[in-house]
Amino acid sequence: MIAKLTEAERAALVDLLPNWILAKGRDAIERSFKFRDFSEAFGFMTRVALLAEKHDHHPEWSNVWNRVSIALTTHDAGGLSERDIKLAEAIDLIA
Ligand SMILES: C[C@H](O)[C@H](O)[C@H]1CNC2=NC(N)=NC(=O)C2=N1
Repeated sequence: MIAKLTEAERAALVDLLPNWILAKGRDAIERSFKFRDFSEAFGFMTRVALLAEKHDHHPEWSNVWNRVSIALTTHDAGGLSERDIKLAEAIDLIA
């Protein structure tokens, strides 16, 4: 079982991950991306997929042509955990 984020860790998220927002109605963080076209969007998704495998942590996401929406939450914890922060930081580096 993975520990959920503490209140202090949660409060630090705004500064730690300024590009991500807390989801409404569930314990997750979200970020949306817009690319020039589908090819760029899917190329990004491919890189994120490889990252996710490396982290053994996987996004909930959707793609519509040049847009990609990502939600991160830890199913094994029933909410946000350190794993979501780590993956979000890694995604930010390749975005
Ligand atoms: C067995 C495997 O390590 C687990 O199922 C991993 C895989 N990827 C995961 N991804 C996410 N988002 N949450 C999890 O709890 C999770 N668990």
